[in-house]
Amino acid sequence: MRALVLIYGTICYTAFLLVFLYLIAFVGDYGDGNTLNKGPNSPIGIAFTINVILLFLFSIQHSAMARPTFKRWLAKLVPASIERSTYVLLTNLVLVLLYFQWRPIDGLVWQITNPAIIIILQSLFWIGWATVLCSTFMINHFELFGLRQIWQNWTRTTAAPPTFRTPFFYNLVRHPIYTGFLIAFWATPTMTAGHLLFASGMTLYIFIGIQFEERDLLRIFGEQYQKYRKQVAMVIPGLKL
Ligand SMILES: C[S@@+](CC[C@H](N)C(=O)[O-])C[C@H]1O[C@@H](n2cnc3c(N)ncnc32)[C@H](O)[C@@H]1O
Repeated sequence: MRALVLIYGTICYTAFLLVFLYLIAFVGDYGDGNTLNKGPNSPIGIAFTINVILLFLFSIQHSAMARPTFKRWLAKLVPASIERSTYVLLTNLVLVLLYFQWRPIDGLVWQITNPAIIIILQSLFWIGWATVLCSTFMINHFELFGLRQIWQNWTRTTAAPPTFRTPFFYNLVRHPIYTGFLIAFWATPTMTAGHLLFASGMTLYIFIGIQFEERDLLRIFGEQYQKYRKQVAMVIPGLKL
């Protein structure tokens, strides 16, 4: 059983790495596969409806499954050691569905032609993804993606209770992973209507998701988090936001 848990969690994590790499290509419009601007065509009304449903599905899965109530319910169905890996697996599946069902929507919102600005935006795009990845390591990459849990199950050790931490980027903003995503989603020299819908939907999800996440964080860390909220910006360093 412990070996199965280890294999299952490793598969979920490996799949996540591939899905994450594809997300970069999907948003950045790289490669020959489906991207925000390349994929099955549909009339604009249908395309809009399908895309909104896909964004909604992602938001519900990603946010609802992260709540303690859902986790407690899931823990009755699957061993606690694979609860996080299962979350990662379902996130992978919803994202794959989004990659293959997303409908491009033509129409340019902006197209930058100045080569210097293009380079700046492309650099920001990569800085955004690097921020996401680095922040996961600052907070706890292996726990976020379920690897710590399956390893503890394998070694029969127990998890220490969560501790409040503010390493590196977490001194600048409370949600650097989301800051990274926001940069990566918006920094583009060519903003199509489809890309705008994706970036807007994800931005809305992030700001709503933060409200739920902070409610949990306040419950877990109490006054410490309350004080942190007063001192450190949410996603933009130095701003209230
Ligand atoms: C997906 S991560 C997102 C973290 C943060 N929202 C961000 O954008 O960087 C969510 C996990 O990080 C944990 N977390 C967030 N901020 C934390 C902090 N300052 N100290 C310890 N754990 C934290 C939460 O408890 C949750 O398990």
